[in-house]
This record gives sequence, structure tokens and C-alpha cells, in this order.
Amino acid sequence: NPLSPPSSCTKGPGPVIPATPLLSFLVRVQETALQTYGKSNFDPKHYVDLPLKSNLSTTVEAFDKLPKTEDGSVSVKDFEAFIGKYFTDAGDDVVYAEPVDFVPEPHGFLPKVESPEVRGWALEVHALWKNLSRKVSSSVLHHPELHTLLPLPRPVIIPGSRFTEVYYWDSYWVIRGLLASKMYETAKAIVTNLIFMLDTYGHVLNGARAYYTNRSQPPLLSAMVYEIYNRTGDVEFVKKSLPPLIKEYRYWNSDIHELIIRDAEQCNHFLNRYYAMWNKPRPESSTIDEELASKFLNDSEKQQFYRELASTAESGWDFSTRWMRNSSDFTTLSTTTILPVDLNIFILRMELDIAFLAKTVGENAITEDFLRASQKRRKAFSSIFWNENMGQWLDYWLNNGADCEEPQTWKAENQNQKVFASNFVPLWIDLFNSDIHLVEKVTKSLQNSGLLCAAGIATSLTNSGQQWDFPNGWAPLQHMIVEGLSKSASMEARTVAKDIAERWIKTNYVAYKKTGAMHEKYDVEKCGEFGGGGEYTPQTGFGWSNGVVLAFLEEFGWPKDKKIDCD
Ligand SMILES: OC[C@H]1O[C@H](O[C@H]2O[C@H](CO)[C@@H](O)[C@H](O)[C@H]2O)[C@H](O)[C@@H](O)[C@@H]1O
Repeated sequence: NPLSPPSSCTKGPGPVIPATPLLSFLVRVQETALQTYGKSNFDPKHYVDLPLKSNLSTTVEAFDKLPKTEDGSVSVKDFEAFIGKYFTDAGDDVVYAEPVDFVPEPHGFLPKVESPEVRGWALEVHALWKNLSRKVSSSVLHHPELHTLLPLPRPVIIPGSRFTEVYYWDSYWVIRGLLASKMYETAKAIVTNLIFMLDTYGHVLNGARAYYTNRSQPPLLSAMVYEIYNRTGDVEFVKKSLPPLIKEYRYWNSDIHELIIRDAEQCNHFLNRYYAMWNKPRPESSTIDEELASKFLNDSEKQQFYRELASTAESGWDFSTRWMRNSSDFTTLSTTTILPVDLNIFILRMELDIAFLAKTVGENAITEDFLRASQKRRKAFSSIFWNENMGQWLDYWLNNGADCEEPQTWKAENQNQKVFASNFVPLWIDLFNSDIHLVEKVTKSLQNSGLLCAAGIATSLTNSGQQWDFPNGWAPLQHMIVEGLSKSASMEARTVAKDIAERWIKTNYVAYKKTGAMHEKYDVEKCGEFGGGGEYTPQTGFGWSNGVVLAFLEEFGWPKDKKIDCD
């Protein structure tokens, strides 16, 4: 791929970004906390989010002196006294920031929402941007060594609850909502922060914490810049963003994330996978990962499993049977040997966005290069991911032990024929949704897939207890599929899009009225119920859900007399 950096592909164990001394110490504190309190209501992330009051060495010394029993536990009294003396509360270093562009009812807000009831709720959701707006405290800026929270120059919108830092892919849907709320400055500030991370660490981090430096998340920075430009026409913003976007493109097409597949016509395709630069337990979930890995006796198997866990977190779908070779055995997680449909769609979108944005600022040579790259990837979608019988695009499984140097030959049996919402994400891209015959075929396939439920699109058909599986529905997945279908010239596709959007709006509304909150995920089998499963308790707030509801209400509106309760 001529747009990729030169390959420095090496065989053997992959790269690792070392943890900071503070982070390694907080993982020890987390382990002791688990021994001390036990598993019930234990959230490991809490301990790696604790800000230090003073320097690390004094704190470590005090920790080492705590009287410990043989199993590593400390008395609750001693542990609490230690935490109180040496740490401020988790979240103390993330402070409220008044959004500069928030007004209670923006001029021209959701013009198609005529129902007073729905309008009232939409204004409450809009007001949640104020609750979720944060900046780093001055201690983070002046003493970053005391915090795992990373210093960022501008305010952010956080997802909410335990997620008190900005997240990469969440920000795309947060921004879609902010644009409906006419909060353009807040939207641009988020992008400025993500670009700051890209400049500082070489990639946009999963989130703004020291424990996320070893991986990214689904790459949607170019899509954020595109949407903001589309609303504001701010050419200066595009000029500033273009070089970082090209830098990010190179990151995703560098050796660890890029592989070559040779199709039946002997044509090579450069495609991408998730791959974290980490081979230990995820610090934010260290106690959980260690327990999960306990079945492996051999160190190199353990390290590979830890890399799979972190790479799955990079995918944003943590966790799901989608990444498991055997869907009933979590330890068969194999994310690094999968070419995911959605990741490759995000990179195709990056190519198209960069081509468009470069044209906007007169960089025609860049436009040409990126259009060429997008045409190649478009072909790869037909040869590698498309399955004509199913009318869906399927993830492609690499042979075990894949390395980046040797092209692998495409085999039909390596397409994962299980149904996931991600199989329909290509519809989001105009190259696909503008083809009416294709859209009609894929729409039929979606209708027959089993994913369409009473309250939205299910993530998969497998009820595994993982959060990115049935019966959970996630706002980003609803949005990409609905937006794709609704752009099509096919009447049938547009009707399906509107129907899904209405079901999703209803379930968000009814759950909000019942619980007083917007939720991170919903149960698509039961209208008005939030989702569950996974390694942490269900969270509220919630950035991307708010963004998608506002974007749907802006697009589809709500008539004056239409009911909004669950039928
Ligand atoms: O602490 C466990 C994991 O939590 C995050 O993942 C989930 O929340 C994110 C924020 O809303 C979301 O982006 C992701 O899709 C969710 O699965 C975090 O991103 C993971 O890295 C972390 O291990």
C-alpha cells in the first residue's frame, strides 16, 4: 500500500508500550483492595483512577508497610486509612466545565419535533451536555505524575458514571448530538483534544487515561472533522485537522494493524485488524483479566491472551462472541486474527473523508491519492468481505499465527458466517448506500437476520452474557445502520430506517421516564429496559445514547399526535 509507512514487520511477540510507575503501583493497590473487600460490588477501575496527594515514592513506602495477612489482604480499617491519607477521591481531578455554547433552547433546535412531550424530553437530553462537560483540574496540568488522568488542553464531554474521561469512538456520536444542539465550539474542542493525543502519543488513545496509551479505538476522527465542517463550513478547522488525519491514517496502516490477503484472482488487498501494544492484564480490569487467564499455564499463552483482551477493547466491542473462536469459551478470544468489517469501513471512510477534506483546502494531490486508496478498499470489500448468499459483509478470520509479511490466500470458509450488527455497517458509506440494488438485497437480509427486535437492532444473535451480544442494542450500531438505510433511494430501506429509529427513540424515552436517566446500552427485546451483562454494572449518562437520540430526532422528527410509549 503506497500510503502506508515502510514496513518494519518483525516476527515474534508484538510491541508493548510500558506502563508508568504510578500505574503499576495502582494495579498493586487494586489487587490489595480486591483481597480486602472481596468481589461483591468491586470495580477495579476505581483504583487506577485514584489521584495521588503527594509523591509516588512516599506513597509506595507507606503501602509496603501496611500489615498484610498471607493472602495479601489488609484490614479494612488500615486500607481505608491508607487510601484517605495518600489519595484524593477518584474523579476529583476531573472538574466541571461550563460549556461555552450551551443555551437551554438553541435557535432552530430539532425543527421536525412537533410533539410537546417529545420536545420537552429532547430539551432535557440536550441539557445533559452540561452534566457531562468536564476539564482536567489544575493539578493534572501542573503535576501530571500524580494522575492517571491525562492532561488535555480543552474541555470534553464524557460518557458518564464510571467513564469520567473522554473516549475516542464515543466522541463521534457525542459530536453528532452536539451538532443537533448547535454546540459547535464544544464539538471542535473534543476534536482538538483527540488531535492533541494523536500528536503526543502517536495515535488517538482509547480514552484519556495512562492505562489507555497502549491502544486506540475505532478510528472516527476524520468522520468527526467531516461532520463538523459539514455544519460549520469552517475551512480553518479543516486546514488544521488535515495533517493529523493523514498521520492517523498512517498509524492504522502501519505493520501491526495491516495484513495482506490474496483473492481468488491473485490480487493483493491491504486490510486492517485491531492490535493493542500490550501483553499484560488491562490495568483498569487487572484483577478480572488475571482470573480469566488463570487457565493458561504457559507465560507466552498468557501474554497472547492478554493481548487479545486489550485488542478487543481497542475494537470497542469488549466483549463479544464475535471475537471468540469457540463462542462458549472466552479464552478463545482471537481478535488479532480477524479482519473486521466495521474497522475496514472506518478506514474506508477515513480515505473518503481525507479525499473530501483535502479538496476543500485545495490539496488536490492528496485527494487523488486517497481516492485511489478508497477505490482499492472498495474492491476488497467485494472480494474479501461480501457474501452473496447471505447478502451481508462478513468478518474474515485469518489463519492462526498470521504475520504481516506473507499474503494469506482468501478462503470462503474463513468468512465468519455468524450474524452481527457489524455485518450491516457498510451501508453507512455512500459508496454502498447509493447502490439501490445492493441496498435492497442487504435490507432484506437485515429483515430476515433475526437482529431486528421490538426495541432496535440486536448486536448479535448469541446470548453469551457479554455486553456486545444479544439482547443488548447499542446507540452507535443503530445510528450507522439507520443513517445508511435512510440515505438510500430505496423506499423500502428508508421505511425500515424510520421504523428502527422510532423503536430506538421510544425505548430511550420510556427508560428515561422510568429511571430518570439515559443509558449506555438497551435491551432490544424489551421496550423501555436498559441492557446488562459484561464486566461492569450498567452505566448511565450517557454520551453516545444522548447523541444518537438527538440525531434521530433531528432527522426523523416526531409528529404532534404520535404516541411515544411502548405499544
Ligand atoms: O473498563 C472496561 C472497558 O471499558 C470501556 O469499554 C466500554 O465503554 C467505553 C466507553 O463508553 C466504550 O467506548 C466501549 O465500547 C465499551 O465497551 C473501555 O473502552 C475499555 O477499553 C475498557 O477495557
